Amino acid sequence: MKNFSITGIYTDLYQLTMAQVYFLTGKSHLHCCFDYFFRKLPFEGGYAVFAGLENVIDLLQELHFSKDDIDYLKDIGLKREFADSLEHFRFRGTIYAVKEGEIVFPNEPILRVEGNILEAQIIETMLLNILNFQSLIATKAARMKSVAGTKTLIDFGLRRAQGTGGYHATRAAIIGGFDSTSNVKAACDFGIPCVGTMAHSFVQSYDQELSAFRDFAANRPEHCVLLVDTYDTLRSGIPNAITVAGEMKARGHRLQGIRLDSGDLSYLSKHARKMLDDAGLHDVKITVSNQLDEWVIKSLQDQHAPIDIFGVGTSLVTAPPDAALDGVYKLAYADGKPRIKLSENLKKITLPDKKQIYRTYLKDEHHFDADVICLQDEKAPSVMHHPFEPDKSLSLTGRKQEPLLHLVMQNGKRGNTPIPLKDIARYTQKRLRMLPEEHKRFHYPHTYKVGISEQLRHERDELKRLHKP
Ligand SMILES: Nc1ncnc2c1ncn2[C@@H]1O[C@H](COP(=O)(O)OP(=O)(O)OP(=O)(O)O)[C@@H](O)[C@H]1O
Ligand SMILES: O=P(O)(O)OC[C@H]1O[C@H](OP(=O)(O)OP(=O)(O)O)[C@H](O)[C@@H]1O
Ligand SMILES: O=C(O)c1cccnc1
Repeated sequence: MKNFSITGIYTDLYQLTMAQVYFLTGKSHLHCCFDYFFRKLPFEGGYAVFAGLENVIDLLQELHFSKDDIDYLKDIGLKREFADSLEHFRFRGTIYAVKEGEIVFPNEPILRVEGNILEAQIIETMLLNILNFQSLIATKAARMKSVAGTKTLIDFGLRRAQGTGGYHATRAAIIGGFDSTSNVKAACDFGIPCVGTMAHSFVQSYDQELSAFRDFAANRPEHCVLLVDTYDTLRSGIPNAITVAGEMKARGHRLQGIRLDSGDLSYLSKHARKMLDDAGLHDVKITVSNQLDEWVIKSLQDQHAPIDIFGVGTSLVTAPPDAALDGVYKLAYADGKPRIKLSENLKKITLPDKKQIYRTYLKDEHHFDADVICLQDEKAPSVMHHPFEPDKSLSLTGRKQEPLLHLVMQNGKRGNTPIPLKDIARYTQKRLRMLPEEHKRFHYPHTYKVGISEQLRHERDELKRLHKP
Protein backbone atom coordinates (compact mmCIF):
# COMPACT_ATOMS: atom_id res chain seq x y z
CA MET A 1 0.00 0.00 0.00
CA LYS A 2 1.29 3.49 -0.83
CA ASN A 3 0.83 6.62 1.22
CA PHE A 4 1.27 10.30 0.76
CA SER A 5 4.81 11.11 1.72
CA ILE A 6 4.34 11.99 5.36
CA THR A 7 7.16 12.81 7.75
CA GLY A 8 7.31 13.56 11.45
CA ILE A 9 6.19 17.17 10.98
CA TYR A 10 2.71 15.94 10.02
CA THR A 11 1.72 16.90 13.55
CA ASP A 12 0.70 19.84 15.74
CA LEU A 13 3.47 22.01 17.08
CA TYR A 14 2.51 21.36 20.68
CA GLN A 15 3.37 17.68 20.31
CA LEU A 16 6.92 18.68 19.41
CA THR A 17 7.10 21.34 22.11
CA MET A 18 6.09 18.78 24.74
CA ALA A 19 8.48 16.24 23.24
CA GLN A 20 11.27 18.82 23.53
CA VAL A 21 10.61 19.20 27.26
CA TYR A 22 10.67 15.42 27.72
CA PHE A 23 13.95 15.32 25.82
CA LEU A 24 15.66 18.18 27.65
CA THR A 25 14.54 17.03 31.10
CA GLY A 26 15.69 13.46 30.49
CA LYS A 27 12.14 12.05 30.46
CA SER A 28 12.09 10.83 26.87
CA HIS A 29 12.24 7.21 27.93
CA LEU A 30 9.27 7.36 30.27
CA HIS A 31 7.04 4.42 29.33
CA CYS A 32 3.40 5.32 28.72
CA CYS A 33 0.14 4.23 27.05
CA PHE A 34 -2.38 6.29 25.16
CA ASP A 35 -5.90 5.16 24.18
CA TYR A 36 -7.72 6.17 21.02
CA PHE A 37 -11.50 6.37 21.47
CA PHE A 38 -14.47 8.52 20.45
CA ARG A 39 -17.38 9.71 22.55
CA LYS A 40 -20.26 10.26 20.14
CA LEU A 41 -21.56 8.18 17.26
CA PRO A 42 -21.93 10.13 14.03
CA PHE A 43 -25.20 10.55 12.08
CA GLU A 44 -27.31 9.76 15.19
CA GLY A 45 -26.55 6.20 14.21
CA GLY A 46 -26.14 3.08 16.30
CA TYR A 47 -22.57 2.06 15.38
CA ALA A 48 -19.31 3.15 13.78
CA VAL A 49 -16.86 1.36 11.49
CA PHE A 50 -13.19 1.55 12.48
CA ALA A 51 -10.99 2.44 9.48
CA GLY A 52 -7.50 3.73 8.73
CA LEU A 53 -5.46 1.27 10.78
CA GLU A 54 -3.40 -0.17 7.93
CA ASN A 55 -2.42 3.36 6.84
CA VAL A 56 -1.39 4.23 10.38
CA ILE A 57 0.78 1.12 10.66
CA ASP A 58 2.42 1.80 7.31
CA LEU A 59 3.13 5.41 8.22
CA LEU A 60 4.51 4.59 11.64
CA GLN A 61 6.96 2.17 10.10
CA GLU A 62 8.32 4.89 7.84
CA LEU A 63 8.00 7.87 10.14
CA HIS A 64 11.13 10.02 10.33
CA PHE A 65 12.22 13.66 10.17
CA SER A 66 14.05 14.80 7.05
CA LYS A 67 16.93 17.25 7.14
CA ASP A 68 14.59 19.96 5.80
CA ASP A 69 12.07 19.18 8.54
CA ILE A 70 14.78 19.58 11.17
CA ASP A 71 15.96 22.88 9.71
CA TYR A 72 12.39 24.13 9.66
CA LEU A 73 11.86 23.16 13.29
CA LYS A 74 14.96 25.15 14.24
CA ASP A 75 13.63 28.11 12.21
CA ILE A 76 10.40 28.12 14.19
CA GLY A 77 12.25 28.14 17.49
CA LEU A 78 12.75 24.57 18.61
CA LYS A 79 16.09 24.05 20.35
CA ARG A 80 18.96 22.91 18.17
CA GLU A 81 19.86 20.01 20.48
CA PHE A 82 16.34 18.60 20.36
CA ALA A 83 15.75 19.24 16.65
CA ASP A 84 19.04 17.52 15.75
CA SER A 85 18.13 14.50 17.85
CA LEU A 86 15.08 13.98 15.64
CA GLU A 87 17.35 12.84 12.84
CA HIS A 88 17.40 9.48 14.62
CA PHE A 89 13.71 9.45 15.54
CA ARG A 90 11.88 6.26 14.64
CA PHE A 91 8.64 4.97 16.12
CA ARG A 92 9.58 1.91 18.18
CA GLY A 93 6.34 1.57 20.10
CA THR A 94 3.79 -1.22 20.38
CA ILE A 95 0.17 -0.99 19.27
CA TYR A 96 -2.90 -3.01 20.17
CA ALA A 97 -6.04 -2.36 18.15
CA VAL A 98 -9.36 -3.83 17.13
CA LYS A 99 -9.33 -5.19 13.59
CA GLU A 100 -9.70 -2.65 10.83
CA GLY A 101 -13.33 -2.74 9.68
CA GLU A 102 -14.55 -3.67 13.19
CA ILE A 103 -17.88 -2.31 14.42
CA VAL A 104 -17.12 -0.03 17.35
CA PHE A 105 -18.93 2.07 19.93
CA PRO A 106 -18.37 5.18 22.06
CA ASN A 107 -15.77 5.15 24.84
CA GLU A 108 -14.13 1.91 23.75
CA PRO A 109 -10.31 2.06 23.69
CA ILE A 110 -10.22 0.96 20.07
CA LEU A 111 -6.46 1.34 19.84
CA ARG A 112 -3.66 1.59 22.41
CA VAL A 113 -0.19 2.98 21.80
CA GLU A 114 2.55 1.85 24.18
CA GLY A 115 5.94 3.43 23.91
CA ASN A 116 8.19 6.12 25.25
CA ILE A 117 6.37 9.35 25.92
CA LEU A 118 8.23 11.24 23.23
CA GLU A 119 7.28 8.95 20.36
CA ALA A 120 3.74 8.32 21.64
CA GLN A 121 3.13 12.07 21.88
CA ILE A 122 4.55 13.01 18.49
CA ILE A 123 2.32 10.56 16.59
CA GLU A 124 -0.96 11.68 18.19
CA THR A 125 -2.04 14.18 15.57
CA MET A 126 -1.29 12.00 12.56
CA LEU A 127 -3.03 9.03 14.13
CA LEU A 128 -6.16 11.05 14.97
CA ASN A 129 -6.17 12.70 11.56
CA ILE A 130 -6.23 9.34 9.78
CA LEU A 131 -8.45 7.29 12.07
CA ASN A 132 -11.08 9.95 12.72
CA PHE A 133 -11.56 10.75 9.06
CA GLN A 134 -11.55 7.24 7.65
CA SER A 135 -13.78 5.89 10.44
CA LEU A 136 -16.28 8.70 9.78
CA ILE A 137 -16.41 8.01 6.03
CA ALA A 138 -16.46 4.22 6.42
CA THR A 139 -19.44 4.62 8.77
CA LYS A 140 -21.25 6.87 6.30
CA ALA A 141 -20.54 4.40 3.50
CA ALA A 142 -21.81 1.49 5.61
CA ARG A 143 -25.11 3.31 6.11
CA MET A 144 -25.45 3.69 2.35
CA LYS A 145 -24.55 0.05 1.81
CA SER A 146 -27.16 -1.00 4.38
CA VAL A 147 -29.91 0.47 2.20
CA ALA A 148 -28.38 -0.21 -1.21
CA GLY A 149 -28.29 -3.96 -0.46
CA THR A 150 -26.93 -5.90 -3.42
CA LYS A 151 -26.95 -2.89 -5.73
CA THR A 152 -23.64 -1.36 -6.72
CA LEU A 153 -22.24 1.76 -5.04
CA ILE A 154 -19.66 3.95 -6.78
CA ASP A 155 -17.66 6.70 -5.11
CA PHE A 156 -17.83 9.91 -7.20
CA GLY A 157 -16.58 12.14 -4.37
CA LEU A 158 -13.11 13.41 -5.20
CA ARG A 159 -14.29 16.70 -6.74
CA ARG A 160 -16.42 17.53 -3.71
CA ALA A 161 -14.06 16.36 -0.98
CA GLN A 162 -12.30 18.58 1.52
CA GLY A 163 -9.12 18.85 -0.54
CA THR A 164 -6.93 15.78 -0.65
CA GLY A 165 -9.19 14.11 1.92
CA GLY A 166 -10.91 12.62 -1.10
CA TYR A 167 -8.00 10.21 -1.42
CA HIS A 168 -8.48 8.42 1.89
CA ALA A 169 -12.26 8.89 1.69
CA THR A 170 -12.23 6.50 -1.24
CA ARG A 171 -10.36 3.86 0.74
CA ALA A 172 -12.77 4.27 3.66
CA ALA A 173 -15.79 4.07 1.34
CA ILE A 174 -14.63 0.66 0.17
CA ILE A 175 -14.31 -0.52 3.78
CA GLY A 176 -17.88 0.65 4.41
CA GLY A 177 -19.22 -1.32 1.44
CA PHE A 178 -18.68 0.68 -1.75
CA ASP A 179 -17.74 -1.34 -4.83
CA SER A 180 -15.66 1.00 -6.95
CA THR A 181 -14.51 4.57 -7.50
CA SER A 182 -14.00 7.17 -10.20
CA ASN A 183 -10.89 8.36 -8.29
CA VAL A 184 -7.99 7.12 -10.40
CA LYS A 185 -5.19 7.82 -7.91
CA ALA A 186 -6.94 6.08 -5.01
CA ALA A 187 -7.96 3.18 -7.25
CA CYS A 188 -4.35 2.77 -8.39
CA ASP A 189 -2.79 3.01 -4.93
CA PHE A 190 -5.35 0.90 -3.08
CA GLY A 191 -6.20 -1.64 -5.79
CA ILE A 192 -9.86 -0.61 -6.11
CA PRO A 193 -11.93 -1.14 -9.29
CA CYS A 194 -11.80 2.13 -11.25
CA VAL A 195 -14.93 3.06 -13.20
CA GLY A 196 -16.53 6.03 -14.91
CA THR A 197 -19.25 7.27 -17.24
CA MET A 198 -19.23 10.62 -19.08
CA ALA A 199 -19.91 14.28 -18.22
CA HIS A 200 -22.50 16.70 -19.57
CA SER A 201 -19.70 18.77 -21.12
CA PHE A 202 -18.90 15.92 -23.50
CA VAL A 203 -22.46 15.81 -24.81
CA GLN A 204 -22.67 19.62 -24.91
CA SER A 205 -19.49 19.88 -26.96
CA TYR A 206 -21.24 18.17 -29.92
CA ASP A 207 -24.02 19.67 -32.03
CA GLN A 208 -25.94 16.41 -31.75
CA GLU A 209 -26.34 14.22 -28.65
CA LEU A 210 -26.39 11.15 -30.91
CA SER A 211 -22.98 12.01 -32.41
CA ALA A 212 -21.52 12.39 -28.93
CA PHE A 213 -22.86 9.00 -27.90
CA ARG A 214 -21.55 7.39 -31.11
CA ASP A 215 -18.01 8.73 -30.67
CA PHE A 216 -17.93 7.78 -27.02
CA ALA A 217 -19.16 4.25 -27.77
CA ALA A 218 -16.65 3.79 -30.57
CA ASN A 219 -13.75 4.82 -28.35
CA ARG A 220 -14.53 2.71 -25.30
CA PRO A 221 -16.91 0.00 -26.45
CA GLU A 222 -16.16 -2.35 -23.54
CA HIS A 223 -17.03 0.20 -20.85
CA CYS A 224 -19.61 2.51 -22.33
CA VAL A 225 -22.09 4.24 -20.04
CA LEU A 226 -24.01 7.12 -21.64
CA LEU A 227 -25.26 10.15 -19.71
CA VAL A 228 -28.81 10.61 -20.96
CA ASP A 229 -30.12 13.73 -19.20
CA THR A 230 -28.31 16.60 -20.90
CA TYR A 231 -31.35 17.72 -22.95
CA ASP A 232 -34.42 15.54 -22.51
CA THR A 233 -34.02 12.18 -20.83
CA LEU A 234 -37.11 10.39 -22.12
CA ARG A 235 -37.45 12.01 -25.54
CA SER A 236 -33.82 12.32 -26.56
CA GLY A 237 -31.24 10.77 -24.19
CA ILE A 238 -32.70 7.28 -23.85
CA PRO A 239 -33.86 6.93 -27.50
CA ASN A 240 -30.35 7.97 -28.62
CA ALA A 241 -28.77 5.54 -26.19
CA ILE A 242 -30.99 2.76 -27.58
CA THR A 243 -29.92 3.65 -31.12
CA VAL A 244 -26.25 3.48 -30.14
CA ALA A 245 -26.80 0.22 -28.22
CA GLY A 246 -28.21 -1.30 -31.44
CA GLU A 247 -25.22 -0.08 -33.44
CA MET A 248 -22.81 -1.44 -30.84
CA LYS A 249 -24.56 -4.80 -30.89
CA ALA A 250 -24.15 -4.99 -34.65
CA ARG A 251 -20.39 -4.57 -34.08
CA GLY A 252 -20.29 -7.26 -31.42
CA HIS A 253 -20.29 -4.93 -28.42
CA ARG A 254 -22.72 -4.21 -25.65
CA LEU A 255 -23.83 -0.89 -24.15
CA GLN A 256 -23.01 -1.23 -20.49
CA GLY A 257 -25.41 1.33 -19.14
CA ILE A 258 -26.99 4.74 -18.97
CA ARG A 259 -26.70 7.35 -16.24
CA LEU A 260 -29.45 9.62 -14.93
CA ASP A 261 -28.21 12.71 -13.08
CA SER A 262 -31.31 14.90 -12.58
CA GLY A 263 -35.05 14.88 -12.19
CA ASP A 264 -37.17 12.32 -10.39
CA LEU A 265 -34.85 9.36 -10.35
CA SER A 266 -37.59 6.86 -9.54
CA TYR A 267 -39.93 8.02 -12.27
CA LEU A 268 -37.15 8.30 -14.83
CA SER A 269 -35.53 4.97 -13.98
CA LYS A 270 -38.88 3.17 -14.31
CA HIS A 271 -39.47 4.69 -17.73
CA ALA A 272 -35.89 4.12 -18.78
CA ARG A 273 -36.08 0.45 -17.75
CA LYS A 274 -39.26 -0.05 -19.74
CA MET A 275 -37.84 1.64 -22.84
CA LEU A 276 -34.61 -0.38 -22.64
CA ASP A 277 -36.47 -3.65 -22.03
CA ASP A 278 -38.87 -2.94 -24.91
CA ALA A 279 -35.79 -2.58 -27.12
CA GLY A 280 -34.49 -5.95 -25.87
CA LEU A 281 -31.73 -4.25 -23.85
CA HIS A 282 -32.41 -6.09 -20.60
CA ASP A 283 -28.76 -6.13 -19.55
CA VAL A 284 -28.15 -2.40 -19.97
CA LYS A 285 -27.73 -1.13 -16.42
CA ILE A 286 -29.17 2.06 -14.96
CA THR A 287 -26.84 4.26 -12.91
CA VAL A 288 -28.17 7.25 -11.01
CA SER A 289 -26.39 10.15 -9.34
CA ASN A 290 -27.25 13.65 -8.08
CA GLN A 291 -26.87 14.51 -4.43
CA LEU A 292 -27.58 10.99 -3.23
CA ASP A 293 -27.23 10.05 0.41
CA GLU A 294 -28.43 7.14 2.54
CA TRP A 295 -31.89 8.69 2.87
CA VAL A 296 -32.38 9.24 -0.87
CA ILE A 297 -31.05 5.76 -1.66
CA LYS A 298 -33.44 4.28 0.91
CA SER A 299 -36.32 6.26 -0.55
CA LEU A 300 -35.49 5.13 -4.10
CA GLN A 301 -35.33 1.52 -2.90
CA ASP A 302 -38.69 1.94 -1.14
CA GLN A 303 -40.11 3.27 -4.41
CA HIS A 304 -38.84 0.10 -6.13
CA ALA A 305 -36.88 2.19 -8.61
CA PRO A 306 -35.16 -0.25 -11.01
CA ILE A 307 -31.73 1.25 -10.39
CA ASP A 308 -28.64 -0.96 -10.62
CA ILE A 309 -25.92 1.45 -9.57
CA PHE A 310 -25.78 4.46 -7.24
CA GLY A 311 -22.99 7.03 -7.80
CA VAL A 312 -22.40 9.08 -4.65
CA GLY A 313 -20.14 12.08 -4.21
CA THR A 314 -20.65 14.96 -1.79
CA SER A 315 -22.56 13.16 0.91
CA LEU A 316 -20.14 10.26 1.04
CA VAL A 317 -16.90 12.19 1.30
CA THR A 318 -18.09 15.15 3.41
CA ALA A 319 -20.36 13.03 5.64
CA PRO A 320 -23.11 15.51 6.48
CA PRO A 321 -24.42 16.36 9.01
CA ASP A 322 -21.26 15.36 10.93
CA ALA A 323 -18.12 17.00 9.72
CA ALA A 324 -15.85 14.94 11.99
CA LEU A 325 -15.64 11.97 14.28
CA ASP A 326 -14.68 13.23 17.74
CA GLY A 327 -11.97 10.60 18.35
CA VAL A 328 -9.40 11.52 21.00
CA TYR A 329 -6.08 10.20 22.29
CA LYS A 330 -5.74 10.13 26.05
CA LEU A 331 -3.00 9.08 28.42
CA ALA A 332 -4.01 6.00 30.43
CA TYR A 333 -0.71 4.85 31.93
CA ALA A 334 2.72 6.40 32.56
CA ASP A 335 5.85 5.60 34.50
CA GLY A 336 4.43 2.35 35.88
CA LYS A 337 1.16 3.89 37.10
CA PRO A 338 -2.39 4.16 35.73
CA ARG A 339 -3.41 7.74 34.91
CA ILE A 340 -6.80 9.44 34.81
CA LYS A 341 -8.20 12.71 33.47
CA LEU A 342 -10.99 14.10 35.62
CA SER A 343 -13.86 16.28 34.47
CA GLU A 344 -16.99 17.90 35.86
CA ASN A 345 -18.74 16.00 33.13
CA LEU A 346 -18.82 12.35 34.26
CA LYS A 347 -18.81 11.17 30.65
CA LYS A 348 -15.47 12.86 30.09
CA ILE A 349 -13.59 11.11 32.88
CA THR A 350 -11.11 8.78 31.19
CA LEU A 351 -10.62 5.08 31.87
CA PRO A 352 -7.17 4.45 33.37
CA ASP A 353 -4.63 1.68 32.77
CA LYS A 354 -3.98 -0.85 29.99
CA LYS A 355 -7.26 -2.34 28.92
CA GLN A 356 -8.93 -5.03 26.84
CA ILE A 357 -12.44 -5.08 25.33
CA TYR A 358 -14.56 -8.23 25.33
CA ARG A 359 -17.44 -8.52 22.91
CA THR A 360 -20.38 -10.47 24.33
CA TYR A 361 -22.64 -12.64 22.23
CA LEU A 362 -26.33 -13.42 22.48
CA LYS A 363 -27.38 -17.01 23.16
CA ASP A 364 -27.44 -17.79 19.42
CA GLU A 365 -23.69 -17.02 19.43
CA HIS A 366 -24.08 -15.36 16.01
CA HIS A 367 -25.02 -11.87 17.20
CA PHE A 368 -23.33 -9.58 19.71
CA ASP A 369 -25.14 -7.08 21.87
CA ALA A 370 -22.70 -5.73 24.50
CA ASP A 371 -19.02 -4.93 24.99
CA VAL A 372 -17.21 -4.80 28.29
CA ILE A 373 -13.99 -2.87 28.86
CA CYS A 374 -11.71 -4.42 31.48
CA LEU A 375 -8.09 -4.38 32.59
CA GLN A 376 -5.70 -5.94 30.13
CA ASP A 377 -4.95 -9.08 32.10
CA GLU A 378 -8.47 -9.80 33.31
CA LYS A 379 -10.21 -12.90 32.02
CA ALA A 380 -13.56 -12.29 30.26
CA PRO A 381 -15.57 -10.56 33.05
CA SER A 382 -18.75 -12.17 34.38
CA VAL A 383 -20.47 -8.87 35.07
CA MET A 384 -20.34 -5.44 33.52
CA HIS A 385 -21.27 -2.10 35.04
CA HIS A 386 -22.69 0.97 33.40
CA PRO A 387 -19.72 3.38 33.11
CA PHE A 388 -21.54 6.32 34.72
CA GLU A 389 -24.64 4.95 36.45
CA PRO A 390 -23.50 2.97 39.51
CA ASP A 391 -26.75 1.01 39.92
CA LYS A 392 -26.86 -0.45 36.43
CA SER A 393 -25.08 -3.72 35.72
CA LEU A 394 -25.47 -6.75 33.47
CA SER A 395 -24.55 -10.37 34.15
CA LEU A 396 -22.43 -11.93 31.42
CA THR A 397 -22.24 -15.39 32.95
CA GLY A 398 -22.37 -18.19 30.42
CA ARG A 399 -22.16 -15.88 27.43
CA LYS A 400 -19.63 -16.30 24.64
CA GLN A 401 -17.04 -13.49 24.79
CA GLU A 402 -14.35 -12.45 22.37
CA PRO A 403 -11.34 -10.18 22.99
CA LEU A 404 -11.23 -7.34 20.45
CA LEU A 405 -7.79 -5.81 20.95
CA HIS A 406 -4.94 -7.54 19.12
CA LEU A 407 -1.25 -6.81 18.84
CA VAL A 408 -0.74 -5.04 15.50
CA MET A 409 2.69 -3.50 15.97
CA GLN A 410 5.54 -4.48 18.25
CA ASN A 411 8.59 -2.32 18.92
CA GLY A 412 7.93 -0.35 15.74
CA LYS A 413 7.40 -3.38 13.50
CA ARG A 414 4.14 -4.51 11.95
CA GLY A 415 2.79 -7.54 13.81
CA ASN A 416 1.00 -9.08 10.84
CA THR A 417 1.13 -9.09 7.06
CA PRO A 418 -0.78 -6.18 5.49
CA ILE A 419 -4.49 -6.94 5.16
CA PRO A 420 -5.93 -6.38 1.67
CA LEU A 421 -8.65 -3.74 1.48
CA LYS A 422 -11.10 -6.28 0.08
CA ASP A 423 -10.67 -8.48 3.14
CA ILE A 424 -11.20 -5.53 5.47
CA ALA A 425 -14.39 -4.62 3.60
CA ARG A 426 -15.59 -8.23 3.78
CA TYR A 427 -14.92 -8.27 7.51
CA THR A 428 -17.01 -5.11 8.02
CA GLN A 429 -20.01 -6.64 6.27
CA LYS A 430 -19.61 -9.89 8.22
CA ARG A 431 -19.54 -8.01 11.53
CA LEU A 432 -22.48 -5.81 10.54
CA ARG A 433 -24.52 -8.97 9.94
CA MET A 434 -23.71 -9.96 13.53
CA LEU A 435 -25.00 -6.66 14.92
CA PRO A 436 -28.72 -6.92 15.75
CA GLU A 437 -31.03 -4.92 13.47
CA GLU A 438 -32.23 -2.58 16.21
CA HIS A 439 -28.75 -0.98 16.37
CA LYS A 440 -28.69 -0.41 12.62
CA ARG A 441 -31.95 1.44 11.99
CA PHE A 442 -31.64 5.08 11.00
CA HIS A 443 -34.30 6.45 13.39
CA TYR A 444 -33.52 6.27 17.09
CA PRO A 445 -31.36 3.14 16.95
CA HIS A 446 -31.21 1.10 20.13
CA THR A 447 -28.12 2.03 22.17
CA TYR A 448 -25.48 -0.69 22.16
CA LYS A 449 -24.30 -1.48 25.69
CA VAL A 450 -20.69 -0.67 26.52
CA GLY A 451 -19.83 -1.36 30.15
CA ILE A 452 -16.80 -1.63 32.39
CA SER A 453 -15.63 -4.52 34.57
CA GLU A 454 -15.73 -4.52 38.35
CA GLN A 455 -11.93 -4.22 38.55
CA LEU A 456 -11.69 -1.37 36.08
CA ARG A 457 -14.50 0.49 37.85
CA HIS A 458 -12.71 0.02 41.16
CA GLU A 459 -9.42 1.31 39.77
CA ARG A 460 -11.07 4.31 38.14
CA ASP A 461 -12.97 5.23 41.32
CA GLU A 462 -9.83 4.88 43.47
CA LEU A 463 -7.93 7.22 41.17
CA LYS A 464 -10.82 9.66 41.20
CA ARG A 465 -10.70 9.72 44.99
CA LEU A 466 -6.92 10.15 44.98
CA HIS A 467 -6.99 13.18 42.69
CA LYS A 468 -10.14 14.92 43.98
CA PRO A 469 -9.07 17.87 46.17
N1 LIG B 1 -37.79 9.76 -6.66
C1 LIG B 1 -37.01 10.35 -5.78
N2 LIG B 1 -37.19 10.13 -4.47
C2 LIG B 1 -36.42 10.72 -3.57
N3 LIG B 1 -35.45 11.59 -3.86
C3 LIG B 1 -35.21 11.86 -5.15
C4 LIG B 1 -35.97 11.26 -6.17
N4 LIG B 1 -35.52 11.72 -7.34
C5 LIG B 1 -34.51 12.56 -7.09
N5 LIG B 1 -34.32 12.66 -5.77
C6 LIG B 1 -33.32 13.48 -5.06
O1 LIG B 1 -33.88 14.77 -4.88
C7 LIG B 1 -32.86 15.75 -4.79
C8 LIG B 1 -33.15 16.98 -5.63
O2 LIG B 1 -33.60 16.64 -6.91
P1 LIG B 1 -34.12 17.79 -7.91
O3 LIG B 1 -35.04 17.15 -8.86
O4 LIG B 1 -34.61 18.96 -7.16
O5 LIG B 1 -32.80 18.29 -8.53
P2 LIG B 1 -32.32 18.24 -9.99
O6 LIG B 1 -33.00 17.18 -10.74
O7 LIG B 1 -30.83 18.19 -9.91
O8 LIG B 1 -32.72 19.59 -10.57
P3 LIG B 1 -32.19 20.09 -11.95
O9 LIG B 1 -33.14 19.58 -12.97
O10 LIG B 1 -32.20 21.55 -11.75
O11 LIG B 1 -30.80 19.53 -12.15
C9 LIG B 1 -31.57 15.03 -5.18
O12 LIG B 1 -30.88 14.75 -3.99
C10 LIG B 1 -32.05 13.75 -5.82
O13 LIG B 1 -31.13 12.70 -5.66
O1 LIG C 1 -24.02 14.87 -6.56
P1 LIG C 1 -22.89 14.18 -5.90
O2 LIG C 1 -23.36 13.09 -4.96
O3 LIG C 1 -21.90 15.11 -5.30
O4 LIG C 1 -22.12 13.30 -7.04
C1 LIG C 1 -21.19 13.77 -7.92
C2 LIG C 1 -21.78 14.66 -8.98
O5 LIG C 1 -20.67 15.11 -9.70
C3 LIG C 1 -21.03 15.17 -11.06
O6 LIG C 1 -21.69 16.38 -11.32
P2 LIG C 1 -20.95 17.63 -11.93
O7 LIG C 1 -22.03 18.65 -12.13
O8 LIG C 1 -19.78 18.04 -11.09
O9 LIG C 1 -20.38 17.14 -13.32
P3 LIG C 1 -21.14 16.55 -14.58
O10 LIG C 1 -21.15 17.65 -15.58
O11 LIG C 1 -20.33 15.40 -14.98
O12 LIG C 1 -22.51 16.17 -14.17
C4 LIG C 1 -21.97 14.00 -11.23
O13 LIG C 1 -22.75 14.16 -12.36
C5 LIG C 1 -22.74 13.99 -9.95
O14 LIG C 1 -23.93 14.71 -10.07
O1 LIG D 1 -17.79 8.86 -14.02
C1 LIG D 1 -18.73 9.57 -13.66
O2 LIG D 1 -19.87 9.44 -14.11
C2 LIG D 1 -18.52 10.60 -12.60
C3 LIG D 1 -17.31 10.81 -12.03
C4 LIG D 1 -17.16 11.76 -11.06
C5 LIG D 1 -18.22 12.50 -10.66
N1 LIG D 1 -19.42 12.30 -11.21
C6 LIG D 1 -19.58 11.36 -12.18
